[in-house]
Amino acid sequence: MKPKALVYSKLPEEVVDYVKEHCEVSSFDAPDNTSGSPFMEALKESEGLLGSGLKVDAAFLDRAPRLRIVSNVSVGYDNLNIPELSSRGIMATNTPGVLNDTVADTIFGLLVATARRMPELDRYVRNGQWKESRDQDIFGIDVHHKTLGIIGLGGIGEKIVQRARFGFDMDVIYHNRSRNPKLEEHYGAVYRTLDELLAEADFVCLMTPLTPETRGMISEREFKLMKKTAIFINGSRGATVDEEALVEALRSGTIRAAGLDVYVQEPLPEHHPLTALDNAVLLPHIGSATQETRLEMAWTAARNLVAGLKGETPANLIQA
Ligand SMILES: NC(=O)C1=CN([C@@H]2O[C@H](COP(=O)(O)OP(=O)(O)OC[C@H]3O[C@@H](n4cnc5c(N)ncnc54)[C@H](O)[C@@H]3O)[C@@H](O)[C@H]2O)C=CC1
Ligand SMILES: O=C(O)C(=O)CO
Repeated sequence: MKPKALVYSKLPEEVVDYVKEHCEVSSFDAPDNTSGSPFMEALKESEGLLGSGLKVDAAFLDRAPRLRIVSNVSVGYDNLNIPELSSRGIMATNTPGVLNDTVADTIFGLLVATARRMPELDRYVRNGQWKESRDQDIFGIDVHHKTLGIIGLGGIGEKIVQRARFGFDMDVIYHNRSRNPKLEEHYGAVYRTLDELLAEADFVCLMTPLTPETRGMISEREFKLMKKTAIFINGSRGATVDEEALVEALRSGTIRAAGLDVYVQEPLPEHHPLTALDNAVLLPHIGSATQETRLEMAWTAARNLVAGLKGETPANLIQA
């Protein structure tokens, strides 16, 4: 008999077909946690769970007594309570690596768009404000030959550094849990304490996972340590930043601007204070969202799920 798998996100048909070859699949475009919903009924019998973003904690797991593997279609796994899953002998997997270049492209695009004020200037053209001469009120700042400070130099961070160093001739400083001599040598990246990095960087880019240590790690104190001309880029998770402190820093000119892909609450509420600020460039959490990369992520996650359900060790098993 095939194991039962619950797919709770919209995934490409060919990937769902592959899972169906190996599992009996219940498929939903989005999870519905209300008691008695078809999703919760299917969960009772499911041995595998495949999708992205669903909060999997003790209360949820109490309602999934047969679960053996949770396969995230994402590299971040802050939605999963890993110690709780491990204590119940349930495997968890993610999709590292396959999205590194795509996310780095997004983050670098966001950085350039923020420095050169591209979304604001797009509005300027559309609103008919482009007259004979363009005065310096609309000038941005250079990216090339500036200093990029990256916090969290992992798989994605390295690809951002590659673009900064070799594409834009930037100096790179970084802060990480541990030093990376290979990357230091290859990219000339120089290690800094967090406070040193914040004080020195022209662009501060946050690329850590969301963990108890990184939650709220950039707050009022950290914004005040940054240069007044600094641009802050967040591609990690919204909750790594104190959003109220960020809004205040942008309003008061404590920093120059911010480019954001992630928020404490997603989707970002319509009238969130950030939406009123011209010096904030806002993307809807699309770091990895290209057709090619999302397909690759779905395949990776599906293979992890199937391997786990077959009793094999999945390629991307998350260690507790
Ligand atoms: N905006 C988006 O669409 C996307 C966002 N992400 C986010 O980016 C995160 C990073 O992804 P990867 O680079 O693949 O992960 P990774 O695990 O390869 O790299 C993360 C780096 O952060 C470092 N780190 C962890 N805690 C730290 C701390 N307290 N201080 C300093 N450094 C710390 C780690 O040592 C590691 O080098 C994901 O966990 C996810 O939250 C990932 C993909 C897309
Ligand atoms: O993979 C992740 O962690 C994302 O945020 C979406 O790609």
